[in-house]
Amino acid sequence: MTLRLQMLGTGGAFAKKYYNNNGFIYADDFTLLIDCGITAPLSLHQLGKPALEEIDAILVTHIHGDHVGGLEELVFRMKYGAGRKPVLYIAEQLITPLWENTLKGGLGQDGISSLEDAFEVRPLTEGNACSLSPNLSVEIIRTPHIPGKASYSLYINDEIFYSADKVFQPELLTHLVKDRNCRKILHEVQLTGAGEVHTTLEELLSLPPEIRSKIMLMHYGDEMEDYIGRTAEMEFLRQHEIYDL
Ligand SMILES: Nc1ccn([C@@H]2O[C@@H]3COP(=O)(O)O[C@H]3[C@H]2O)c(=O)n1
Ligand SMILES: [Zn+2]
Ligand SMILES: [Zn+2]
Repeated sequence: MTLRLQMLGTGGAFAKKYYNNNGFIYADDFTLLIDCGITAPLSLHQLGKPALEEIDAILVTHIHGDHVGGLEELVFRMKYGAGRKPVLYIAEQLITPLWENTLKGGLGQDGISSLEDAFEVRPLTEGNACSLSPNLSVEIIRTPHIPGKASYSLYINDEIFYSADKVFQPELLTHLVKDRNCRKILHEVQLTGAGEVHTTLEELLSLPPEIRSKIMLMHYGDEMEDYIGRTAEMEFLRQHEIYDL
């Protein structure tokens, strides 16, 4: 079963040349949107996808504006436009903070007084792959990003790793490739500066070629074009392009 990937954006949090790092996974019968940042509605519009109904579910990896800042618009447009609630897959641990600390201020109003009033909430737990459709399963893996702030990477169909935002974990990548049949790694990259809360290009370049050759790079800064040809086997994902995974 081939999955397809289309990033709404491939930029880091403060990128201005690229939209927020959010994207579609297309299984033959199912469209999953991974994260929905501040720029997601504009990028959707540019893709000519006003029909939000095409989105079968949204999955949130963590609570940062470039990953959840577009949810309010999506909820209001679906509730007052299509008359339905989007399906939200989310780690159990993020349910309360997403509502109480992020969405409640804007979404809280007549008829919406909880996350469940805004979404069909489907809680995810670590170690349990969830079948979203016959050809799409997702397992969340808690990974380090901001100390004390829960963030999750994804393992899709037991063969594709989606980093979300995280610091470098060579042992996790090695484990997935050696022991869990991982054949594709969609990984964030910070091109300049020290990796405090992200993974640097230097760190990814320190991986062996058999792992680097599986990596496609995303969540990068505006300076990306200066790094073309300097990433060994690792290709930069381009936003809006459709990739067979
Ligand atoms: N200790 C931290 C925490 C945050 N940040 C920046 O804030 C951004 C939030 O969105 P992001 O995509 O996770 O990238 C984070 C860092 O750029 C950072 O640079 N250092
Ligand atoms: Zn981010
Ligand atoms: Zn983040």
